[in-house]
Amino acid sequence: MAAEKNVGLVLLNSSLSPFGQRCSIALAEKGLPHEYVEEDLAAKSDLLLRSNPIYKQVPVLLHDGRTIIESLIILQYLDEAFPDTRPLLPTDPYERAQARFWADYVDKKVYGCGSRLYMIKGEPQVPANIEMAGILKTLEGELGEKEFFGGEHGFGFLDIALVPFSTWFESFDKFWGVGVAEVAPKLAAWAARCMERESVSKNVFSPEKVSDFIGEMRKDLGIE
Ligand SMILES: N[C@@H](CCC(=O)N[C@@H](CS)C(=O)NCC(=O)O)C(=O)O
Repeated sequence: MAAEKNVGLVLLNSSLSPFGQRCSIALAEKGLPHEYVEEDLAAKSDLLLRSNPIYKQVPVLLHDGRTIIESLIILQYLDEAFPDTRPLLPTDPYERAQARFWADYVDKKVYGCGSRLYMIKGEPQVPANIEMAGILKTLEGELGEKEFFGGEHGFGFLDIALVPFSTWFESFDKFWGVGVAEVAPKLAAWAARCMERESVSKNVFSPEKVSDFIGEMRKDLGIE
């Protein structure tokens, strides 16, 4: 994105990365202009390797040449470094702690179990399917009757943490028979509501593209 007003931000990303998508969504929600650099993860740039020598992963945010890594930390940094923009986290310390807890749950459980599901077929899939259904129901319980996880603050930190993974929902059904619309219909409706936001629809992959990617990956790994 060409910077209309240069605030010194550069995002190193891979558009396929759900973690990088979080950062793009947050930058869009905050209306922060930035330079976007698409990384080829099979041939990482010197800038990426220098910026994130510990993990060598995207996303990386550069702010005035300084490096911030880890998507959830980047989201919190943006709130603190740009206090005049739309906040992502609530202001109340207890609510902030809750949002952080659930975002960590997304990383540990949705990403953890989802990436395990990618690799398996047949018998071992059964417990993983049951686990994923439970994770989705738990998240639906946390959403309750709210429109967004951010509650009265609207679409916020936890919504951004989870929404890139909602594009995996169709694949949960297609590859593993975990029908999110049946298991957690309110969560499926939340995902559809999120997708109506330009910040989301412009920065996540379509469920079809995600499913094509998973299908290709499973073929390459000899799983399908
Ligand atoms: N916990 C990290 C996860 C980042 C991550 O897993 N990035 C992946 C892309 S989805 C990556 O860069 N993989 C390349 C590699 O590990 O070599 C975050 O939240 O930013």
